[in-house]
Amino acid sequence: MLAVGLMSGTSLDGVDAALVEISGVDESTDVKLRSFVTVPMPVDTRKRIEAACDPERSSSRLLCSLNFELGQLFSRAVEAASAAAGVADSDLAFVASHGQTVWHEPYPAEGLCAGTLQLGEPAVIAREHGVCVVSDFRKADMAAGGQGAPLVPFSEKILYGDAKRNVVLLNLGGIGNVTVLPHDNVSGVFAFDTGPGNMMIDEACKRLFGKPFDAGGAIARRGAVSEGLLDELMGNPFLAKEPPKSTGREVFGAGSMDRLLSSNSNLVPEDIVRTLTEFTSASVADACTRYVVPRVHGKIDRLVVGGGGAHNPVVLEGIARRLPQTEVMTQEDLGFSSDAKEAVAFAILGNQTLHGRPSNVPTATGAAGPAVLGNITLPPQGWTHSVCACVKEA
Ligand SMILES: Nc1ncnc2c1ncn2[C@@H]1O[C@H](COP(=O)(O)OP(=O)(O)OP(=O)(O)O)[C@@H](O)[C@H]1O
Ligand SMILES: CC(=O)N[C@H]1[C@@H]2OC[C@@H](O2)[C@@H](O)[C@@H]1O[C@H](C)C(=O)O
Repeated sequence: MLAVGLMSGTSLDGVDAALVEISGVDESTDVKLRSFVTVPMPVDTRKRIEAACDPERSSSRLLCSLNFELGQLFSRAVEAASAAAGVADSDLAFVASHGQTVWHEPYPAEGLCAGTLQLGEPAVIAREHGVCVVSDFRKADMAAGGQGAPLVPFSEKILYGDAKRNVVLLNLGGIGNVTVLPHDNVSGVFAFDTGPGNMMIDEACKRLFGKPFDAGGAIARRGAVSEGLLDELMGNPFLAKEPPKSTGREVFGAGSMDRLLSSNSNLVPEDIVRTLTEFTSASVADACTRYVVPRVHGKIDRLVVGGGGAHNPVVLEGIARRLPQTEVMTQEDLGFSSDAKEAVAFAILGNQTLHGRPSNVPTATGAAGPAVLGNITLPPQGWTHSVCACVKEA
């Protein structure tokens, strides 16, 4: 089957679309990347998402409108991935769309329920491309008492499990998250968020240099680490929480930067970016040493970095320096794509759902048990041949 996986992450830089050829299910899933595109996030849309994520500025009206606006943007991303692979809508079996997270609260404040909200109306994608859409993957896991995140581990277990090595997969998007694949126990996969990935670096670059991110770590290279600020950042209570745990913009977003910049006005801008870059490396290494090493009963043999942060060598060097026994490499070193990883993962999750099979990893999310993830939106013409084929197989 041909399918498109869509991911729009916490960085708000663009919508990733991976067109894949996929067959099989569960451990026998086979997936090949046919095309990968990132449709840039329009500046105004990004501003509306930021407003939607801010309790002071958000409104039901904004959320409602943004849901359909993002549905259209995701539709364009499907179009771009299909065009890049030379595939017609009629050849697509399904689209698996993560949506844009606007709020994710696994540890609710007093009087509130745990919940998660992703926008990007699947009915718009289903209508525009005449294709079945699987979306809203996180909720079934939360309904089972899980954190609704991370969900990528299922795909990682399938694609990267290694009987000889303890492998850790690190994704550096807005947030950093790891999946641990112990060599002797593939079912003992666990995963958790480590803290910020690029989120704080990006925010500092935007405010101090008017740039969306620190390309190649060039700004960090010119700066020096402020040990005082680094110590303070490493004192964040999230880092001391036992996994499973997940976090987001609510903890490491713009609010935290307001406080950080006002209390560190003595530092030059390059030093701030360098210290935040070091914070990403140090929080990843600390999470590995504190929570991973004891559970794999030995060293981490290999740490494979993916996500946009894999393009920042200063982050990678900081991790490698702190984990001298570990081979630190990128997805590209293994012949995969750092950028396409999450979009491909959602195509794999969508395939599971259409086969009626679960795809959360309860040891990663903390859910009470396996859950089939996502909602299915049928296209205007109803059941299509390829969706029927999956259901029949199931
Ligand atoms: N050449 C580069 N040099 C340094 N950093 C880069 C480069 N290219 C991308 N990045 C970083 O990667 C980020 C985008 O990463 P990615 O697309 O993996 O995030 P995301 O999917 O939005 O996030 P998440 O995984 O948290 O949902 C950019 O905002 C930037 O910080
Ligand atoms: C709620 C939400 O959107 N979480 C994202 C975010 O970005 C990274 C990290 O925080 C991870 O928990 C998750 O995404 C990936 C795709 C996941 O679920 O595995």
